[in-house]
This record gives sequence, C-alpha cells and structure tokens, in this order.
Amino acid sequence: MSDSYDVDLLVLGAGAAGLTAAGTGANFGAQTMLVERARLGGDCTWIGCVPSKTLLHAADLRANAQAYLDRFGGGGEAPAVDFAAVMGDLHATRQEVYDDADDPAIYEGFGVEVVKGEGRFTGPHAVRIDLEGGGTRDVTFRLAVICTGGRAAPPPIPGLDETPYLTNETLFEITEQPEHLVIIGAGSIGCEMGQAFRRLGSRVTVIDRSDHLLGKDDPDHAAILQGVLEDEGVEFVLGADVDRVETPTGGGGVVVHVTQGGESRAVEGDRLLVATGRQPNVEGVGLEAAGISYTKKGITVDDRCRTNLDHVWAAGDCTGEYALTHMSDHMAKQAVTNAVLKVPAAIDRDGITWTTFTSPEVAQVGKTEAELEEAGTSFVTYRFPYSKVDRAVTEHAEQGHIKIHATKWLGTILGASVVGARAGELISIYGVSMKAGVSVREIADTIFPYPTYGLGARRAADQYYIQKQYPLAIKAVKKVFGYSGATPPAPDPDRVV
Ligand SMILES: Cc1cc2nc3c(=O)[nH]c(=O)nc-3n(C[C@H](O)[C@H](O)[C@H](O)COP(=O)(O)OP(=O)(O)OC[C@H]3O[C@@H](n4cnc5c(N)ncnc54)[C@H](O)[C@@H]3O)c2cc1C
Ligand SMILES: NC(=O)c1ccc[n+]([C@@H]2O[C@H](COP(=O)([O-])OP(=O)(O)OC[C@H]3O[C@@H](n4cnc5c(N)ncnc54)[C@H](O)[C@@H]3O)[C@@H](O)[C@H]2O)c1
Repeated sequence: MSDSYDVDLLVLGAGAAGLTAAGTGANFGAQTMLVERARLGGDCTWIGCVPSKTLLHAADLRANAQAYLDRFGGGGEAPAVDFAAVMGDLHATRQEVYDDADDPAIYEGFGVEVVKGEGRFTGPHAVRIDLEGGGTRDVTFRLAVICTGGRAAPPPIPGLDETPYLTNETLFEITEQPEHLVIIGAGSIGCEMGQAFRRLGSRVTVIDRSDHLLGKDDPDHAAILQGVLEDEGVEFVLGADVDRVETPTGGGGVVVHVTQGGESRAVEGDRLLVATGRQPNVEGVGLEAAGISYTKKGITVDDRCRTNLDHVWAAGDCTGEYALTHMSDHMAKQAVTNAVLKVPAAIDRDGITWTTFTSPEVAQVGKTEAELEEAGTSFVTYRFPYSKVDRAVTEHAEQGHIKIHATKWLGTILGASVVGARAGELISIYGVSMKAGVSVREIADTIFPYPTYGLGARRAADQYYIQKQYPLAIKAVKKVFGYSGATPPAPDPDRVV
C-alpha cells in the first residue's frame, strides 16, 4: 500500500493498452491493480486483429489453392469451404493468443493484481468495482491509467435499429457462411473482411459514402487495392448515400437502399456487416465523478496521454486518437513512463504506422503525399513499382507500388506509402529509418539480401541517386576524368531502374 492509497497504479480495462500499462507499471515497481469486466485481451484478441487476420489467412489459403489450380492444375474450383472448420480454427487461434499473452496468470506473475469486474470512478482517487462474482469493491489509487477502449459506431441510418446486422462484435461468432455479405464501410474492416469472405466463396458488396476505399491512405494505392478486389469479384458501391435499411417482406436477409450519382438503387443480401468506424467507451466509467474531461470523440489527453487531472492518464481507443493496437500499446507505455517514472515521454506522432492486411497489403508511415502537399511542405516523392521487385515477380505479386516522401537534398524521410505483398514489413523499414534519422540515401547505401521484398524498399530509395543525375554534374565528371560517353537527359521522375 502506498501512502494512504490502496494501490499505486490502477489500470481500468485490459485490452492492448491496459495490459501494456499494467505490465509496465508493475515492472517499474508500482503496486498495480488491473480491472477488467470481460476477458483480458480486449478487442484485438477477441473481436479485432486476431480473428480478422486468422480469417484472412484461411481465405488466402483458398485463394492460393485456386491460383494453383488456375496455373498448374488445369482450372476448376478450389474445394468448397468448411465454414465450421474455418471458424473453429479462428476460435482456437485467438484462444492460443490469449493463453500466450493475455492470461491473468502472466500478469499476476509480474505482481499485478487482476480484478474481474466493471469499474467506475467515484471520485478523483477512488473506483468502485462491480465484481464478476457479485458484490462490490472500493479501491483508492494514487495514479490511474484509463484504457476502456471503444466499440463499433453504427451510423443513424433509418431502419438500421430494426434490421439484424453484424458488427465486429458478432461477426466472428456466426455459424453459417453468408451467401451474399453486404458491408457498409470501405475502411480497414470493410476491405479486410470483404476480401476474406469473397475468397471464402461468399458474394460480397461493399458500400461507402466516400468515392474511394481506405480514406486515410494514399488514394493511388487504395485504387490499386480496389482493382484487385474487383478482379476477385468484390462489388463496390462507392460515393453512395445509404438512405435506409430494411428486412425484405417475409423476413430473412437485408435490403440496403442507396442513392448513388443521383440514382436510387437497392442492394440485397443475406447478411449485413456495419463497419463505419469506432466510438470510445466513456459512458458508465464515472468520468464526471472524478472530474475527468472528455468529448464525444473520447477522453481528452495531451501529448503525454495525461488527462486534465495530474494523476490520471488515458491510452488507446478510449481517447479516440488512433484505434490501432500498436498505438494503444505505444500510448500506454508513454502514459506509464510519465505517471510512474515521472520521465516526460510524448506520443511519437511523426512515426505512426498502419497496415491494412488485404492482399495486397496497404501500409503507411508518417505523412501521406496529400498531407505534405496540404501543409505546404517542400518534398520529393520517390516511386517504385513492384513489377521491378524480383521477389514479387517470382511470386506473381507484381500489383504493388512504393512511394517514399523525403526532403530533396538531405533525403530526410517524411513519410512512405506502400501497397503490395509484405507492405506491412516494408513500412517498418521506413519507420525505423525515420525514428533513427536514417535518410533515403543511407537506405540506398544499405545492403539488402536478394531477392527480398525488402530489397524493393532499397530500390525505391535508389531513386534518390537516379533523380540526381543532373546533366551538368555528369558533364563535370566527364570533363574531370576525360570520359566520352553520352550525357543523360535531365532526371525523369518516372524513370525506374
Ligand atoms: C475487426 C477489427 C480488426 C482490427 N485489426 C487491427 C489490426 O490488424 N491492427 C491494429 O493495429 N489494430 C486493429 N484493430 C484495432 C484494435 O483492435 C484496437 O485499436 C485495440 O484493440 C484497442 O485496444 P484498447 O486497449 O485501447 O481497447 P480495447 O481492446 O477495447 O480494450 C478495452 C478493455 O476495457 C474493458 N473495459 C471497458 N470499460 C470497462 C470498465 N468500466 N471496467 C472494466 N473494464 C472495462 C473492455 O472490456 C475491454 O476489454 C482492429 C479492430 C477491429 C474491430
Ligand atoms: N489492419 C488494421 O490495422 C485494422 C483493421 C481493421 C480495423 N482497424 C481499426 O479499426 C478502425 C475501425 O475500422 P472501420 O473499418 O470500422 O472504420 P474506418 O474508419 O476505417 O472506415 C469507415 C468507413 O465507413 C464509411 N462510412 C461511415 N459512415 C458511413 C455511412 N453512413 N454510409 C456509408 N459509409 C460510411 C467511411 O467513409 C469509411 O470509409 C479503423 O479506423 C482502424 O483504426 C484497423
């Protein structure tokens, strides 16, 4: 017990953010209590990253089986999907992740007290926990990190409340494969799950009010993904306002009425998935009782994840900041470093990465081309197609493209966008480079093994030199050394070597 408080550090919520906050706090020597109302692991383990990536893997295997048949097996249909087996594998996989990383015993081993129940603040230094087994427990704390996460945010579409629909909370529990899955939202969830169900054999239609997929990503790269998905048979209804949703007369299935380009049309399917963004879990947490400021977007925090109270921090989806597991983890680390060690640690807003795990993957670090243009930043974009990456050629995965945004002379990387196989791994190369101050020129000078996708990341960086072969400089070289070769024309930004 510290001073007059029951615990040094109270962590509310045990998803990606809460688990990191509790583990880090205990490792720094704080007497730590972790309160969770459901299963440890949160959205990522149970209804987010892990099940969605497992489903994508099953779908990729089937797509590969189909590709094998098409290429070498004389055509025909890949074997029909045993949906129960696919979902069984999904459930087993997330249990494996839970057992390996989220089980309370792991955290208890670090010295964390894990309490199962729903907590709410009753004052600035106090929570009341409605215990899972019944009864309540009042706890006082010196420091707290709120990690209560978020949930799906279905839009106010007329008829939606009266129509059965899926969100990420229910999608991974379905027992029958949809014949025709209609998805509202062409963001990360819509694209990933759209491709997964299509590859497993469902018909899929994705509707979005925006005229392109993955609104936060590079639009050229999102268009490459759209082309691939359309080739695979995913139907898109983009730039469409959803007017209303209903169950057809006689029951069963769903009809989504949209207006697209001034024309009304109806999309009919048997299941509806709503994937239109997230909202923070701020209700029922007692934020008012503690005097913690929040808005509809989430709990208000500064760059160090501190709330308006000096001794309370918040991290992850409950802040409405990013909605990414690795950012929940990063924010939690920064929060606890500030709270427990009193060492100033801010969110690294320049090096944020994300990846959508479709095939091809779509990945980003730092600023996009559009963001740099909007900010009036002076920069150069080096571009490189996957069709020149030998590993992509050997794997018939040429649909991909790399863009590195950097300052012209020093080659300081400001951002990078990659679409293609292993884009999530490639983006990490640029992410580490940005963090360590490694320039695009230094990447070009680094030895990468042949034939890796990573070598594509380097060959994109080679463009730094290629774009600097100015005729004047070459003329000077020729003059100094007495060479008689041709002088190349001015650098062509589209020249790829
Ligand atoms: C389908 C899908 C796929 C995704 N895929 C990816 C991906 O590939 N990569 C990626 O980076 N991100 C992905 N995400 C996002 C990622 O899952 C979330 O950003 C991340 O899980 C958020 O972690 P968190 O700890 O902030 O919140 P959560 O995981 O929501 O955890 C919050 C926890 O707090 C508990 N809680 C809430 N209120 C209380 C209370 N009052 N008392 C006690 N406990 C409470 C909840 O039960 C929950 O366990 C995906 C999301 C979805 C929906
Ligand atoms: N691979 C990953 O990292 C990954 C995967 C899945 C989810 N996530 C996280 O989860 C978050 C939520 O995912 P998401 O796909 O639900 O949200 P999203 O913000 O990625 O996309 C939501 C989409 O819904 C559309 N939309 C919103 N309201 C609409 C309406 N009324 N009618 C038609 N379209 C509408 C938006 O235009 C947008 O394209 C993501 O932002 C991401 O942070 C990450």
